[in-house]
Amino acid sequence: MTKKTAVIKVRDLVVGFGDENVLDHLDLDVRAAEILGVVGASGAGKSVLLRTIIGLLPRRHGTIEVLGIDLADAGEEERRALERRWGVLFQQGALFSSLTVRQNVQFPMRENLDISQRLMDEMALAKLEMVGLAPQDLDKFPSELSGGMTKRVALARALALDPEILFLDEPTSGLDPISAGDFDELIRTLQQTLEITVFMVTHDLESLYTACDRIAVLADGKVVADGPIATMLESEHPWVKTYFQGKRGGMLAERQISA
Ligand SMILES: Nc1ncnc2c1ncn2[C@@H]1O[C@H](COP(=O)(O)OP(=O)(O)OP(=O)(O)O)[C@@H](O)[C@H]1O
Repeated sequence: MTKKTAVIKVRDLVVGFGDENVLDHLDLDVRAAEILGVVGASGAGKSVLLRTIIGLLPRRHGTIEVLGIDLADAGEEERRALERRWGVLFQQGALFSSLTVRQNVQFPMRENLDISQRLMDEMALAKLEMVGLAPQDLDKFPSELSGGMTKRVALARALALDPEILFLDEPTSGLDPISAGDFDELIRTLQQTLEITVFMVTHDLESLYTACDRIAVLADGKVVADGPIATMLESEHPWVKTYFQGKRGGMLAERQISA
């Protein structure tokens, strides 16, 4: 797959609840092996977009193709096969509290693969190392982990089936700035080593600068700006201007220019 190929194609998407449409004829492409950051005001519909793309919310109109397949046209088997090709890290990280780290990471393997416990142990260890945790963490319970470790285990679980696409909903929320920065670097490294495509909903300006190749801004139910940081810094859209060219955004921009 070339870098330009769109692995996710959203066209004319309308999603709503009751009388309100949250997404209103939205178009978006996510290209192979890029990290796309999705931003927008609180309530703009970022999580709704993510959840609709992975088939958790119904749409009122439009098409969504992921890896060439529209879930709306897919049969049960095709749907399950497609779901195995992506990994998701939800905002709350939600590990199963009664399962150890090892069991959490192995959960998708157990559900989807018919392989021996020994192979699953090897795979769980490999995934854990990939996200920067140590072998001795395998037998810990979620209550024994820090916030950053919990996110990493959730990420290892999202990577359990070697997905082609990773969906991340606010992966650094709740982390201190240093842990958040480390997590951004980890995402960048994983994307480069695994050549995975990343769709990341975030509020974190720092993540947008350090981890993302491209940014899509959601407002009024649509993508109102789309491009690298440089495009955001030139945008005339009021929300984009305030967000990226406000005090904090301006400081980060200066730091990037002088780096
Ligand atoms: N299951 C649901 N039922 C009804 N309304 C919903 C549902 N899910 C989301 N919404 C509404 O859709 C809108 C967009 O929500 P969404 O969670 O996508 O926002 P967001 O951009 O991710 O915000 P935040 O940055 O605060 O997480 C909100 O008004 C929310 O109340």
